[in-house]
Amino acid sequence: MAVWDILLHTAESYSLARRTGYTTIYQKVLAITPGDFIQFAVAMGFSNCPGAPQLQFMLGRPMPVAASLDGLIPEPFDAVDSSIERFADAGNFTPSHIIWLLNAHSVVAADEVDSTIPGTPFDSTPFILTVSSSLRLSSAAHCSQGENQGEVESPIMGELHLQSDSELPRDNRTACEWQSFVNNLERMQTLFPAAMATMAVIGQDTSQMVDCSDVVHILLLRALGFEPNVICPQIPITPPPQGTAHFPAGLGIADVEQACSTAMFPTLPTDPGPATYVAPVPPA
Ligand code: HEM
Ligand SMILES: [Ca+2]
Repeated sequence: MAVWDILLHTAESYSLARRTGYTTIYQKVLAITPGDFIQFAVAMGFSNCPGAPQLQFMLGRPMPVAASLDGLIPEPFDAVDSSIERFADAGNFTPSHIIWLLNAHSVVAADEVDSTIPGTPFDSTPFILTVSSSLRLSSAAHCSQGENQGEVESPIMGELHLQSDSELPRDNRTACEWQSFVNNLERMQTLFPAAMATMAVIGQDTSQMVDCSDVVHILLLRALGFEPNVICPQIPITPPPQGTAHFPAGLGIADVEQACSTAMFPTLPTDPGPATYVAPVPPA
Protein backbone atom coordinates (compact mmCIF):
# COMPACT_ATOMS: atom_id res chain seq x y z
CA MET A 1 0.00 0.00 0.00
CA ALA A 2 1.44 3.35 -1.01
CA VAL A 3 1.91 6.14 1.48
CA TRP A 4 -0.75 8.13 -0.32
CA ASP A 5 -3.28 5.31 0.04
CA ILE A 6 -2.58 5.29 3.74
CA LEU A 7 -3.08 9.03 3.94
CA LEU A 8 -6.33 8.72 2.05
CA HIS A 9 -7.59 6.16 4.53
CA THR A 10 -6.51 8.40 7.34
CA ALA A 11 -8.43 11.28 5.83
CA GLU A 12 -11.49 9.05 5.70
CA SER A 13 -10.99 8.09 9.34
CA TYR A 14 -10.63 11.76 10.19
CA SER A 15 -13.85 12.58 8.44
CA LEU A 16 -15.56 9.70 10.27
CA ALA A 17 -14.12 10.99 13.52
CA ARG A 18 -15.65 14.40 12.92
CA ARG A 19 -19.05 12.83 12.40
CA THR A 20 -19.04 10.30 15.20
CA GLY A 21 -16.92 11.73 18.00
CA TYR A 22 -13.20 12.17 18.22
CA THR A 23 -12.31 10.18 21.29
CA THR A 24 -13.44 6.76 20.17
CA ILE A 25 -12.25 7.01 16.61
CA TYR A 26 -8.88 8.53 17.37
CA GLN A 27 -8.12 5.99 20.05
CA LYS A 28 -9.55 2.89 18.41
CA VAL A 29 -8.93 3.57 14.75
CA LEU A 30 -5.97 5.92 14.62
CA ALA A 31 -4.49 4.92 17.98
CA ILE A 32 -3.21 8.45 18.53
CA THR A 33 -4.71 11.51 20.20
CA PRO A 34 -6.28 14.38 18.22
CA GLY A 35 -3.35 16.67 19.13
CA ASP A 36 -0.84 14.16 17.82
CA PHE A 37 -2.91 13.60 14.70
CA ILE A 38 -3.09 17.30 13.90
CA GLN A 39 0.65 17.73 14.36
CA PHE A 40 1.30 14.61 12.34
CA ALA A 41 -0.85 15.90 9.49
CA VAL A 42 0.99 19.25 9.65
CA ALA A 43 4.38 17.51 9.41
CA MET A 44 3.27 15.39 6.48
CA GLY A 45 1.43 18.17 4.69
CA PHE A 46 4.17 20.76 4.86
CA SER A 47 6.98 18.34 4.19
CA ASN A 48 5.36 17.43 0.90
CA CYS A 49 5.40 20.97 -0.46
CA PRO A 50 8.32 21.82 -2.72
CA GLY A 51 10.62 24.19 -0.87
CA ALA A 52 9.51 22.99 2.53
CA PRO A 53 11.91 21.77 5.16
CA GLN A 54 11.13 18.53 6.99
CA LEU A 55 9.28 19.30 10.20
CA GLN A 56 9.81 17.65 13.55
CA PHE A 57 7.01 15.43 14.84
CA MET A 58 6.84 14.75 18.56
CA LEU A 59 4.37 12.11 19.77
CA GLY A 60 2.68 12.03 23.15
CA ARG A 61 0.03 14.73 23.54
CA PRO A 62 -2.72 13.71 25.97
CA MET A 63 -6.42 13.62 25.08
CA PRO A 64 -8.05 17.08 25.22
CA VAL A 65 -9.95 17.93 28.38
CA ALA A 66 -11.94 20.98 27.29
CA ALA A 67 -12.58 23.25 24.37
CA SER A 68 -10.24 26.21 24.04
CA LEU A 69 -11.48 29.58 25.26
CA ASP A 70 -12.56 32.09 22.65
CA GLY A 71 -10.06 34.80 21.81
CA LEU A 72 -6.86 32.82 22.35
CA ILE A 73 -6.13 32.39 18.65
CA PRO A 74 -5.48 35.57 16.67
CA GLU A 75 -8.16 36.51 14.16
CA PRO A 76 -7.25 38.10 10.84
CA PHE A 77 -9.14 41.26 11.82
CA ASP A 78 -7.29 41.66 15.15
CA ALA A 79 -4.96 44.62 15.60
CA VAL A 80 -1.25 43.82 15.26
CA ASP A 81 -0.78 44.63 18.98
CA SER A 82 -3.33 42.01 19.90
CA SER A 83 -1.82 39.30 17.66
CA ILE A 84 1.62 39.99 19.10
CA GLU A 85 0.21 39.72 22.64
CA ARG A 86 -1.54 36.41 21.91
CA PHE A 87 1.65 34.84 20.55
CA ALA A 88 3.62 36.15 23.54
CA ASP A 89 1.02 34.69 25.96
CA ALA A 90 1.09 31.34 24.24
CA GLY A 91 4.76 30.60 24.28
CA ASN A 92 7.02 33.61 24.59
CA PHE A 93 6.95 34.10 20.84
CA THR A 94 8.48 37.39 19.73
CA PRO A 95 7.13 39.43 16.81
CA SER A 96 9.89 37.89 14.68
CA HIS A 97 8.71 34.37 15.53
CA ILE A 98 5.24 35.28 14.21
CA ILE A 99 6.78 36.25 10.89
CA TRP A 100 8.83 33.05 10.75
CA LEU A 101 5.66 31.04 11.34
CA LEU A 102 3.63 33.01 8.83
CA ASN A 103 5.74 31.55 6.04
CA ALA A 104 3.09 28.84 6.37
CA HIS A 105 0.57 31.13 4.71
CA SER A 106 2.50 30.64 1.49
CA VAL A 107 0.86 27.20 1.08
CA VAL A 108 -2.62 28.01 2.32
CA ALA A 109 -6.07 28.50 0.90
CA ALA A 110 -9.09 29.81 2.79
CA ASP A 111 -12.48 28.13 2.88
CA GLU A 112 -14.24 30.14 5.56
CA VAL A 113 -13.21 33.78 5.14
CA ASP A 114 -15.41 33.96 2.08
CA SER A 115 -17.42 30.75 1.96
CA THR A 116 -18.71 31.59 -1.53
CA ILE A 117 -15.20 31.09 -2.95
CA PRO A 118 -13.71 28.15 -1.01
CA GLY A 119 -10.13 27.17 -1.78
CA THR A 120 -8.95 30.72 -2.47
CA PRO A 121 -5.13 30.83 -2.10
CA PHE A 122 -3.18 33.29 0.01
CA ASP A 123 -0.43 33.66 -2.58
CA SER A 124 0.26 33.01 -6.25
CA THR A 125 1.96 29.64 -5.60
CA PRO A 126 -0.28 27.82 -3.11
CA PHE A 127 1.45 24.46 -3.65
CA ILE A 128 4.99 25.74 -3.10
CA LEU A 129 6.37 26.97 0.20
CA THR A 130 7.85 30.21 -1.03
CA VAL A 131 9.66 33.15 0.42
CA SER A 132 6.82 35.05 -1.14
CA SER A 133 6.48 37.94 1.23
CA SER A 134 7.04 40.51 -1.49
CA LEU A 135 3.53 40.73 -2.83
CA ARG A 136 2.00 41.27 0.51
CA LEU A 137 3.71 44.62 0.43
CA SER A 138 2.03 45.53 -2.80
CA SER A 139 -0.52 48.28 -2.87
CA ALA A 140 -1.71 47.57 -6.40
CA ALA A 141 -4.91 46.07 -5.09
CA HIS A 142 -7.78 45.54 -7.46
CA CYS A 143 -9.18 42.13 -6.66
CA SER A 144 -12.94 41.98 -6.57
CA GLN A 145 -12.97 40.50 -3.09
CA GLY A 146 -11.89 42.29 0.05
CA GLU A 147 -15.36 42.64 1.48
CA ASN A 148 -15.32 40.12 4.31
CA GLN A 149 -14.29 40.63 7.91
CA GLY A 150 -10.53 40.15 8.16
CA GLU A 151 -9.96 40.41 4.41
CA VAL A 152 -8.42 43.27 2.44
CA GLU A 153 -8.04 43.78 -1.27
CA SER A 154 -5.42 41.65 -2.93
CA PRO A 155 -2.75 42.63 -5.45
CA ILE A 156 -3.42 39.45 -7.47
CA MET A 157 -6.66 38.26 -9.02
CA GLY A 158 -7.90 35.07 -7.40
CA GLU A 159 -5.83 35.56 -4.24
CA LEU A 160 -7.35 36.18 -0.82
CA HIS A 161 -5.42 38.67 1.25
CA LEU A 162 -5.89 38.63 5.03
CA GLN A 163 -5.91 41.90 6.93
CA SER A 164 -3.31 40.44 9.32
CA ASP A 165 -1.06 39.39 6.42
CA SER A 166 -1.37 42.92 5.12
CA GLU A 167 -0.70 44.75 8.41
CA LEU A 168 2.13 42.63 9.88
CA PRO A 169 4.46 43.36 6.94
CA ARG A 170 3.87 47.08 7.44
CA ASP A 171 4.33 47.25 11.21
CA ASN A 172 7.66 48.64 12.36
CA ARG A 173 8.18 45.67 14.71
CA THR A 174 7.86 43.12 11.93
CA ALA A 175 8.39 44.80 8.56
CA CYS A 176 12.14 44.15 8.29
CA GLU A 177 11.79 40.56 9.46
CA TRP A 178 9.10 40.02 6.83
CA GLN A 179 11.24 41.56 4.11
CA SER A 180 14.27 39.50 5.20
CA PHE A 181 12.65 36.35 3.80
CA VAL A 182 12.31 37.71 0.28
CA ASN A 183 14.65 35.75 -1.97
CA ASN A 184 16.21 33.98 1.01
CA LEU A 185 15.05 30.39 0.91
CA GLU A 186 17.77 29.23 3.29
CA ARG A 187 16.57 31.63 5.98
CA MET A 188 13.03 30.30 5.70
CA GLN A 189 14.22 26.69 5.69
CA THR A 190 16.03 27.24 8.98
CA LEU A 191 13.78 29.58 10.95
CA PHE A 192 10.37 28.26 9.94
CA PRO A 193 10.93 24.67 11.16
CA ALA A 194 12.59 25.95 14.34
CA ALA A 195 9.55 28.06 15.21
CA MET A 196 7.19 25.24 14.19
CA ALA A 197 9.01 22.82 16.51
CA THR A 198 8.45 25.27 19.39
CA MET A 199 4.81 25.91 18.53
CA ALA A 200 4.01 22.20 18.13
CA VAL A 201 4.77 21.44 21.78
CA ILE A 202 3.29 24.49 23.50
CA GLY A 203 1.93 23.38 26.87
CA GLN A 204 3.42 19.88 26.58
CA ASP A 205 5.96 18.16 28.78
CA THR A 206 8.47 17.18 26.10
CA SER A 207 10.30 14.87 28.52
CA GLN A 208 7.24 12.62 28.21
CA MET A 209 7.15 12.79 24.41
CA VAL A 210 8.92 10.73 21.78
CA ASP A 211 10.59 12.25 18.74
CA CYS A 212 8.96 10.33 15.89
CA SER A 213 10.12 12.59 13.08
CA ASP A 214 11.65 9.67 11.19
CA VAL A 215 8.96 7.12 11.81
CA VAL A 216 5.68 8.96 11.38
CA HIS A 217 4.44 6.49 8.83
CA ILE A 218 4.51 3.70 11.36
CA LEU A 219 1.66 5.34 13.24
CA LEU A 220 -0.51 5.19 10.20
CA LEU A 221 0.47 1.65 9.40
CA ARG A 222 -0.39 0.55 12.92
CA ALA A 223 -3.73 2.34 12.77
CA LEU A 224 -4.48 0.42 9.61
CA GLY A 225 -3.64 -2.90 11.20
CA PHE A 226 -0.05 -3.29 10.05
CA GLU A 227 2.68 -4.27 12.47
CA PRO A 228 4.65 -1.20 13.55
CA ASN A 229 7.99 -2.84 12.82
CA VAL A 230 7.40 -2.62 9.09
CA ILE A 231 10.22 -0.71 7.46
CA CYS A 232 8.57 2.55 6.48
CA PRO A 233 9.52 5.21 3.99
CA GLN A 234 10.73 8.53 5.33
CA ILE A 235 8.57 11.61 5.04
CA PRO A 236 8.92 12.51 1.37
CA ILE A 237 11.32 15.38 0.92
CA THR A 238 10.68 17.33 -2.21
CA PRO A 239 13.32 19.45 -3.93
CA PRO A 240 13.24 23.20 -3.33
CA PRO A 241 12.05 25.46 -6.14
CA GLN A 242 14.85 26.57 -8.41
CA GLY A 243 15.88 30.10 -9.35
CA THR A 244 15.37 33.38 -7.59
CA ALA A 245 12.22 34.97 -6.27
CA HIS A 246 10.28 37.03 -8.77
CA PHE A 247 7.24 39.25 -9.02
CA PRO A 248 4.22 37.63 -10.62
CA ALA A 249 3.47 38.94 -14.09
CA GLY A 250 1.89 42.36 -13.95
CA LEU A 251 3.57 43.48 -10.73
CA GLY A 252 6.96 44.94 -9.88
CA ILE A 253 8.96 47.08 -7.52
CA ALA A 254 6.68 50.06 -8.16
CA ASP A 255 3.91 48.12 -6.44
CA VAL A 256 5.91 47.52 -3.29
CA GLU A 257 5.11 49.67 -0.30
CA GLN A 258 8.52 50.00 1.35
CA ALA A 259 7.89 49.37 5.04
CA CYS A 260 11.28 48.32 6.42
CA SER A 261 13.21 51.46 7.30
CA THR A 262 16.68 49.90 7.49
CA ALA A 263 16.94 47.91 4.25
CA MET A 264 15.58 48.41 0.77
CA PHE A 265 13.37 45.80 -0.84
CA PRO A 266 15.54 43.58 -3.07
CA THR A 267 15.57 43.97 -6.83
CA LEU A 268 13.65 41.09 -8.40
CA PRO A 269 12.64 40.19 -11.95
CA THR A 270 9.00 40.12 -13.04
CA ASP A 271 7.49 37.08 -14.72
CA PRO A 272 6.60 37.78 -18.36
CA GLY A 273 3.04 37.56 -19.66
CA PRO A 274 -0.38 38.90 -18.76
CA ALA A 275 -1.28 39.82 -15.18
CA THR A 276 -1.22 36.80 -12.90
CA TYR A 277 -4.46 35.05 -12.00
CA VAL A 278 -4.43 32.38 -9.28
CA ALA A 279 -6.86 29.49 -9.64
CA PRO A 280 -8.65 28.12 -6.55
CA VAL A 281 -7.15 24.98 -5.05
CA PRO A 282 -9.25 21.80 -5.29
CA PRO A 283 -11.54 21.08 -2.33
CA ALA A 284 -9.96 19.22 0.58
C1 HEM B 1 -1.69 36.31 13.03
C2 HEM B 1 -1.76 34.99 12.97
C3 HEM B 1 -2.67 34.24 12.04
C4 HEM B 1 -3.90 34.56 11.57
C5 HEM B 1 -4.73 35.79 11.89
C6 HEM B 1 -4.31 33.49 10.68
C7 HEM B 1 -5.51 33.45 10.00
C8 HEM B 1 -5.89 32.46 9.10
C9 HEM B 1 -7.14 32.41 8.40
C10 HEM B 1 -8.26 33.44 8.52
C11 HEM B 1 -7.14 31.32 7.62
C12 HEM B 1 -8.23 30.87 6.63
C13 HEM B 1 -9.18 29.89 7.27
C14 HEM B 1 -10.27 29.55 6.24
O1 HEM B 1 -11.00 30.44 5.83
O2 HEM B 1 -10.36 28.38 5.85
C15 HEM B 1 -5.89 30.64 7.84
C16 HEM B 1 -5.54 29.44 7.24
C17 HEM B 1 -4.41 28.75 7.56
N1 HEM B 1 -3.38 29.17 8.37
FE1 HEM B 1 -3.30 30.89 9.42
N2 HEM B 1 -3.33 32.55 10.63
C18 HEM B 1 -2.31 32.95 11.45
C19 HEM B 1 -1.14 32.27 11.69
C20 HEM B 1 -0.83 31.03 11.20
C21 HEM B 1 0.32 30.26 11.57
C22 HEM B 1 1.35 30.70 12.60
C23 HEM B 1 0.25 29.09 10.87
C24 HEM B 1 1.19 27.92 10.88
C25 HEM B 1 2.43 27.96 11.26
C26 HEM B 1 -0.91 29.14 10.03
C27 HEM B 1 -1.30 28.15 9.15
C28 HEM B 1 -2.46 28.16 8.43
C29 HEM B 1 -2.91 27.04 7.61
C30 HEM B 1 -2.17 25.72 7.38
C31 HEM B 1 -4.13 27.41 7.06
C32 HEM B 1 -5.02 26.59 6.11
C33 HEM B 1 -6.01 25.84 6.93
C34 HEM B 1 -6.90 24.96 6.09
O3 HEM B 1 -6.56 24.63 4.96
O4 HEM B 1 -7.97 24.58 6.59
N3 HEM B 1 -1.55 30.34 10.25
N4 HEM B 1 -5.14 31.36 8.74
CA1 LIG C 1 3.57 29.86 -2.11
